Amino acid sequence: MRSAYEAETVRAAERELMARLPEGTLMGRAAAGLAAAAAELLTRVYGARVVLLVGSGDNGGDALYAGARLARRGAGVTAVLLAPERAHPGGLTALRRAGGRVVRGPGGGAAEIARADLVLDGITGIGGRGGLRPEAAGLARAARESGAVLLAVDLPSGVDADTGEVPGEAFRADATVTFGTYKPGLLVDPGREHAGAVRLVEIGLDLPEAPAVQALQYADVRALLPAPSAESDKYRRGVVGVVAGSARYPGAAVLAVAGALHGGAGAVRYVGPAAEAVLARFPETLVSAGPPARAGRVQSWVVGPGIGENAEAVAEILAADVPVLVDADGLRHAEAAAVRARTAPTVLTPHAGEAAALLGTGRAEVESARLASVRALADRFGATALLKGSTTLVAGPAGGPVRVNPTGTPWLATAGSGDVLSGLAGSLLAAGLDGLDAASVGAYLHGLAGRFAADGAPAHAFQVAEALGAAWRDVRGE
Ligand SMILES: NC(=O)C1=CN([C@@H]2O[C@H](COP(=O)(O)OP(=O)(O)OC[C@H]3O[C@@H](n4cnc5c(N)ncnc54)[C@H](O)[C@@H]3O)[C@@H](O)[C@H]2O)[C@@H](O)CC1
Ligand SMILES: Nc1ncnc2c1ncn2[C@@H]1O[C@H](COP(=O)(O)OP(=O)(O)O)[C@@H](O)[C@H]1O
Ligand SMILES: [K+]
Repeated sequence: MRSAYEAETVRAAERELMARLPEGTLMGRAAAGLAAAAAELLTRVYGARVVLLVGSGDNGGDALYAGARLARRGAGVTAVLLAPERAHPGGLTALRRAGGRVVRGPGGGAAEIARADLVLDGITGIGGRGGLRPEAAGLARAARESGAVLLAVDLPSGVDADTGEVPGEAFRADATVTFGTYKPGLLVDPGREHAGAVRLVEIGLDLPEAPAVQALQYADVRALLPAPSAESDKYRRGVVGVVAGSARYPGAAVLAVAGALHGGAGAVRYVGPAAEAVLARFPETLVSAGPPARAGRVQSWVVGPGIGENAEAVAEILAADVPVLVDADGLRHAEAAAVRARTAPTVLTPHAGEAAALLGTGRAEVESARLASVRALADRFGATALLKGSTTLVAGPAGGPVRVNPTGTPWLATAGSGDVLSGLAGSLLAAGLDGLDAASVGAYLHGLAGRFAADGAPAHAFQVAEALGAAWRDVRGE
């Protein structure tokens, strides 16, 4: 599991550690890791032109000490100071002693930035508030235009460490070296996009058990995937019921069933008006015309993709005492009170537009504050909320760490791919995973399948469903 902690937690851990270590030890560790990463990016340090953008805090200090190390190895290092009188004094002395140059920004430094091979962004780290101020924004822009490799120190300046929100201008890095732990802003968009490839440098922080945000990795997903055993039969593996599609949108039913068949349940029941289309593609589906209560036993329900105005189906399914996943059209008919009243798990899987409607806000507000939005949804509905989109997020009903999916690809933004995800995650619910695990494992496999299906070229939703088998095998290491 990759874990990310908020700035206040990092600071508390740092204080605790600093009390036990000689002064400057932590910054020394950070700078050593930073300089090593910079050297790797440069391939040849001797003679390389390095510019440090230095703000007024310890983030600038890290950049200065790392710059001193690079200067000692023969790089030509210039520090551009945004607030010369407040730049880290120890770092400045170290850089000067190592032969580095110092210019006063923001006016100075333009020529050096334009010629640089590498620019280190030490403007702000976890102490940054709001977007970059105009003088810092100008330097960040010059860095972007220079063609240099851009390396952010701890996190790209202008990105909110705790949320990934980017409230104004921000540094756009090719890579980020972060210290002690990941920060939520490095994993959640739009912050993640600004961070490039992230490397973690351990500095010895002792962090609490529960992070703010976590990302499943291969081993975590492998451990959570349902696997049939010798005693399994189709009912013990779980049966998932799918209520999807309509005369107008029969395809949504086919895609949701396609996802469900790949999710580990032993059987898929389909209830609705698109049975013919479903059977034509998947003869193994158990179909019935409805109502859902008469379809036979299921261990979970998926309701919503393409159902149009069928509010009764949603109400009926929310009244069932098994795990339920509500997606797409179904979300419009899901009353918060009805969801809250349920005792079995509920998973809601909106995209940003649907989440905005559920929260009574706008799509842009959800996109710019994804972490806050997914937490608010989970809280309001007392359910697991999966917010789709770039860096899909999953929040559980009881608070706790939010899961961020690391496998997504923008190629998944294709009509119907969400239907595949709903069937898949619903099937994982039927197989016995809890809401948070079913949703986050579903998103992980779905993202991998999207990558395999696309492989550098557009893929359509059915291909994503077909690639789910390869995603399972990949996770299982087969
Ligand atoms: N906390 C830790 O465990 C460690 C922290 N270290 C470094 O220390 C950093 C935190 O240092 P600080 O607390 O001094 O804070 P920062 O260096 O992140 O930033 C604080 C300074 O930036 C200015 N500032 C804030 N928002 C700004 C904006 N939008 N535009 C321009 N300037 C802005 C503030 O006036 C303040 O002086 C970390 O990100 C990391 O790089 C490391 O040295 C190692 C250990
Ligand atoms: N920019 C993006 N990056 C990564 N994944 C994305 C992006 N945009 C959308 N997706 C993914 O594509 C899928 C689209 O689902 P959805 O919006 O419900 O579409 P539909 O209703 O057509 O099926 C979701 O899994 C979502 O997370
Ligand atoms: K930074």
